[in-house]
Amino acid sequence: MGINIKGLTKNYGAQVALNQVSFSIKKGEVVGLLGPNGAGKSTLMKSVTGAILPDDGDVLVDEFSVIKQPIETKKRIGFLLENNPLYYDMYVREYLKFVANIREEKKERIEEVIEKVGLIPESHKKIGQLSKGYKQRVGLAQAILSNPDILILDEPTNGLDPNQILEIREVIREIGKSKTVILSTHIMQEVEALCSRVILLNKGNIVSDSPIEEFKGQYKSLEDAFYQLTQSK
Ligand SMILES: Nc1ncnc2c1ncn2[C@@H]1O[C@H](COP(=O)(O)OP(=O)(O)OP(=O)(O)O)[C@@H](O)[C@H]1O
Repeated sequence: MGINIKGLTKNYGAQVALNQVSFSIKKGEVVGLLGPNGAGKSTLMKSVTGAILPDDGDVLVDEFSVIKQPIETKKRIGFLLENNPLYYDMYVREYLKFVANIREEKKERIEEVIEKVGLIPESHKKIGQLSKGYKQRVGLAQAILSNPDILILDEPTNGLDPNQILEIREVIREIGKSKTVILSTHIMQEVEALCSRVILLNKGNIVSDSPIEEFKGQYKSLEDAFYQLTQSK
C-alpha cells in the first residue's frame, strides 16, 4: 500500500527533468519534496497524478499503475498542482459542486470541505474575487473533496502572507494526520512543521532521502543541508 515510484524518467527534448527516480512512500507518511528551481519536483508530482506521462518507469498507487490503470489511481489521489488552475468566473460553491458532479460525490461533501479548509467567510464570492490564500483554500478543498488517501501538494503556500501560510499549514497538518502526503516547498520551516521525511531532488536525481532528523544530521540547519547537498552535483 502507498506509492511506489519505479525508475521514473522524463525528458523535455534535451532537458532531463527526471532521471530514473525511484522511491516508495508508506501509507500515512508526509514527505517533503525539496530541490532547487528546475530540479524536477513538479514533473515528479505531475507524473504521480497522471497529469503527464513519463518516458520510462511507472508509479504504482496501491497496486495500480498510473500508466495502465489511470482511473483507479486517479480515484485515490487528490492534488493541488502549481498555478492551481481554477475557474475564476465561478462562485466557490458552484465550482465545488461542478467538481463534485464530475467525481460523483455527494453534495453534502461540499459544505464539509468548505468548513475543513476555512473557506466559510469567503464562500459566497466568485473565485476570481478571492485573495491568493483563499484561492489556495479552494484548490485544497477540491483536492480533498473525494476524501482521497493520497494528497499531492505542489508549493501549497507559495505567495501567501505569513498569516495565511500558518493557516494553510494548519489545514495541511490536520489533513496529513490521516493521509499520505507528498508536498513540495521552498520553505524549510514548512518542511520542519509538516514532514517526517525529506526527499531532495537535484537536476532530476534524488540526492538525499531520509527522515528529517537524519537529513539535518551533520549540517547546521535545513537550509545548510539543502545548500551543501545541491552544490556542484
Ligand atoms: N512543459 C515543459 N517543456 C519543456 N521543459 C520543461 C517543461 N516542464 C518542465 N520542464 C523542464 O524540466 C525541468 C524540471 O522542471 P520542474 O518544473 O519539474 O522543476 P521544479 O523542481 O518543479 O522547479 P521549481 O522549483 O522552479 O518549480 C526544468 O529544466 C524545466 O525547464
